Amino acid sequence: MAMQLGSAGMVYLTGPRISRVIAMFRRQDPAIPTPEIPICGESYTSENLETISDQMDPLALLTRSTRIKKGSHNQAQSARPSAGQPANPQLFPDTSGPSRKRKRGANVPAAQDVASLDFFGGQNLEDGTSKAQREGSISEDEEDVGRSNDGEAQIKDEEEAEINEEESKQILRQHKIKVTLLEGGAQDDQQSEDEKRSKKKKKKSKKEEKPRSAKSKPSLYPNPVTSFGTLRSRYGISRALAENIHNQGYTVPTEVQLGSLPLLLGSPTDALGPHALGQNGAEKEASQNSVTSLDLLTVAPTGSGKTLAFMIPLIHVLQQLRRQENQDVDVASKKRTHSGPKAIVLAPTKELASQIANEGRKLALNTGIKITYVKKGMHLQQSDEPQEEDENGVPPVKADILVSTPLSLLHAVGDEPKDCAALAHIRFMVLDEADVLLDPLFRTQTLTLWNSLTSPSLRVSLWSATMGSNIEQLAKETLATRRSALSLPPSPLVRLVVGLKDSAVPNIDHQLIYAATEQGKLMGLRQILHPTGIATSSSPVLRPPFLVFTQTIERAVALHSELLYDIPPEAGGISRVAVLHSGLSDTARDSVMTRLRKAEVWVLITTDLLSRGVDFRGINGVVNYDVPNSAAAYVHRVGRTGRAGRKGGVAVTLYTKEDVPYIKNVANIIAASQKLREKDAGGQVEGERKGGVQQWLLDALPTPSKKDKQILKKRGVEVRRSQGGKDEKGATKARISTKAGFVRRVENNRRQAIAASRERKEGGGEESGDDFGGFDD
Ligand SMILES: Nc1ncnc2c1ncn2[C@@H]1O[C@H](COP(=O)(O)OP(=O)(O)OP(=O)(O)O)[C@@H](O)[C@H]1O
Repeated sequence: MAMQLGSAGMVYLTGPRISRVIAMFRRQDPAIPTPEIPICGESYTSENLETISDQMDPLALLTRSTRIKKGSHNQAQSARPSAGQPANPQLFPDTSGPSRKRKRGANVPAAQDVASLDFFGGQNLEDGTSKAQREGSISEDEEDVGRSNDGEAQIKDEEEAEINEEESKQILRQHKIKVTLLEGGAQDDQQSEDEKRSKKKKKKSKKEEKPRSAKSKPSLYPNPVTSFGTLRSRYGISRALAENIHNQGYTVPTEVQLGSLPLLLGSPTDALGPHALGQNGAEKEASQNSVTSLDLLTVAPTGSGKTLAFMIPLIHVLQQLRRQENQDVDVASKKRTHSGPKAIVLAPTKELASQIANEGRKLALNTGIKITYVKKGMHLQQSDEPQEEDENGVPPVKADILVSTPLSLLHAVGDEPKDCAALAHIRFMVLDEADVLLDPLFRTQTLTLWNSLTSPSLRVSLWSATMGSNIEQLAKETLATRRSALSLPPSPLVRLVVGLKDSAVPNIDHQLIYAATEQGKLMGLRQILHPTGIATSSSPVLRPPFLVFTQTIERAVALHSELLYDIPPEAGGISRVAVLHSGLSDTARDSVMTRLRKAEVWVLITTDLLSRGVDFRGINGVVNYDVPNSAAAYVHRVGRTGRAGRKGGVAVTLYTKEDVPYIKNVANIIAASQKLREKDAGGQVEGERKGGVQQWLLDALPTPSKKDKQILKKRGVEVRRSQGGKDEKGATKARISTKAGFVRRVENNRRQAIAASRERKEGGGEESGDDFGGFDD
C-alpha cells in the first residue's frame, strides 16, 4: 500500500488496498473526516466517490448510440470532447462572414452558425422520426410516395442558386480542400493527342515541357455541398436517405463531405466540369446516366467524417441501381437480374468494420439497402445458379453492401476468389484506411480481392488521413493493370486532400514528455491518473476517458495489470480499466468495445489495433505510453480524440532514452500541427501552448535515417519487442513493473526453486524406472 501527501495536503493513495484504507479510517473513528482522494484532478471523499460516475456524466457521451438530452451537460466539462456540446464539425470553417446570399432556400445554416447541431442525433431520432420509420414498417416502395407528407414536416429541401466556378474555388480554398485530376478526363485525352503530334514534329523545347507536366494534374472545382439539406434537390437522393441524415443530427457537412459529395453524387460533367469523359453523342449520354463516374483517392484528417462521405453516395447510387434494375425486370418472369451484393467496404480491423456497418445501417434505414458486416461462417454466392447453401445449410449472404476486413471476406469468398460469382457483380469498392490495406501486412489480401472484381463498371475509392506517395502509386498501377486486363477505356482518377496532407488534427493539445526510463513512464501515467499539481492553461489535464497505446500485446497486458487497482473500488475499481488487443477472442473484444462506448471503461489500454478509424466521440485524449512506430501511426493514434471538430482533446507522448533516435518524427508532426493551429488562431495561442515542442528540442533531436524509419515501422523499438528483442538487459529495462529489482529477484528465485523441486520429483521417478505408487497404509 502506498500513501503519500499530495501537494495540496491531501492524502494521495495508490495501490490495490485503497478501499481497505478508507474502511479502516471509518472503523477506527467515525468522527475522523474521510480523506480526500484525488482522481484525475478532482478531489473525492469516499462518500462522493460512489457518485463519481454520475458526476462524470459526460462520459455517457462516449457512445455513438446513447441518447443525450440537450442541456444536460456539465458546464465545467465544456472544454473537453466528452462534454459533447454542440460544435461546428468543420476543422477549417469559413470565417469570412456569411456570403450566403446565393442561397435561395430559407433556414440554410451557415458553416459557423451551428449552435443547434446535435452530434448525437438521439434527440432528433426521438422527436423527429415517425413511429412507422422507427419500427421500420415503411417499405422501400412507399418511401418516396406514402411518407412524403410525414417527411415534409421533418426535413426541408433546400434549394440553391447556381454557384459559379469562382465561388466554388473560394469556398474550397477557405475550407482547405484541394481536388486534383490525377488520371483520365477529357483534357488528358486531348493532351496525349497533342503529345503524339508534338513528338512527331520533334519540336519540343524544355520551356514547353514544363507547363505540360504542370497541366497533367489539373485542379478541379466541384460545386461544394454547403448543407445536407440541398442533397435532395441537387442530386435527387431519396427522402428516406435525406431523413436519415437529418435524424442523425447532421446539418453542416465537414470539409471532406463538402468536397467529395459532389464528386460522387454528381454527373460526370457536374463533378469534373470540362474534364469529364465522353463529350460526344451517345458516349456523353451514357456517362451522364452512369451513377458514379470516377475513382477517388481521399486524404482527410482523422475524425473528419469520411464514413458519411462514402456511405451517403453508396446508398444513393445503389438505390438508383435498384430502380434501374426494377425497370429492366423481365415483367413476365418478375425476376431481378442479380440480387447479391453490389458494393464492398474494406477496413483493416473488425472493430472498424463493425462500426462502419452500424453507421451505414443508420443511414440506410427504410431505403431498402441492406448492409451486412461479414463475420466468420458467412459465405458468398459462388455461381449465378439460384441459392446454394453451404455444407451446414447456411444460405449465402444477401446484402447490398458488405463491410468486412480483407481476411473475413476472403474466407467468405472461398478458395478461388476469381471464380466467385458474387464478386463479379460488385460495382463499388471502398477501401477505408487505404494506406494500411495496401501496406505489406494486408496488401496481398486486398489486391487479391480487388483483382477478383471483374465488373467493367467497378468504381473504387480510397480513404485515409495519411497516404504516402507509394500507396498512391500502387493504387494507380492496380487501376491501370485492371483496365488493360479487362480492355476498359480510361476513367478519371481524382485526388481530394483536406488540410495539410499527413498531419494531425489541429484542434488537440500535444504534449511530448521525456520520462527517461520505463519506471518514469509508469510514474508519468500515474501522474496523469492522479495529478497532484494544479492545471494551468499551458498544460491541460487529461481526464478520463482516455486510451493508452503500447507497442505490443504483452506490454498492453502488463500495463493493464499494473493499473488495474489505480481506480478506487468506490469509483468502479478494476472495471474502469480494460485492455483490448487482437489476442482476445471476438466476444471479449466486442464486450470491451461495448463497455467503453457505454462509458463503463475510463482507461483503455490497447495496441495499434484501435489506432485506426475507431470513433469514440467523447474520448478526452490519448496517451502514447510507447512511442508510435511511424509519423502516420502518431497521426491516427492521436486522432482518436478531437473528432468532428471537438476541442480540448489532449495527446500525451511519453518517451525514454531508447526513443530519442526516432522521436523527431513525432516532434515534427506536433510542431506542424501547432503551427497550423497558431495560424488559424491568428497567432493568438498563448505561452507554452504555442508549441507542443520547443524549437530547441526540434533542433537538438537527431533525424532518423530512412533505414531507421523502416526498421522502426516494421519492428517498433527493439527493446520493447515481444520477449524484449535480442538484448536481455534491454528487456529487463523495458519491463513494465513497479516492483523493485530486489523483489523481482526474490520472486524469481522462489519460482526457480519450485520448478527445480518439481523437476527433481519427476526426475526421481524416471531414474528409479518405476512409477512411485505411494506408501501403503
Ligand atoms: N457533418 C457532420 N456533422 C457532425 N458530425 C459529423 C459529421 N460528419 C461526421 N460526423 C461525426 O464525426 C465523427 C467522426 O466521423 P468518422 O468516424 O467518419 O471520421 P473519419 O474521418 O472516418 O475518421 P478516421 O480517419 O479516424 O477514420 C463521427 O462521430 C461522426 O458521427
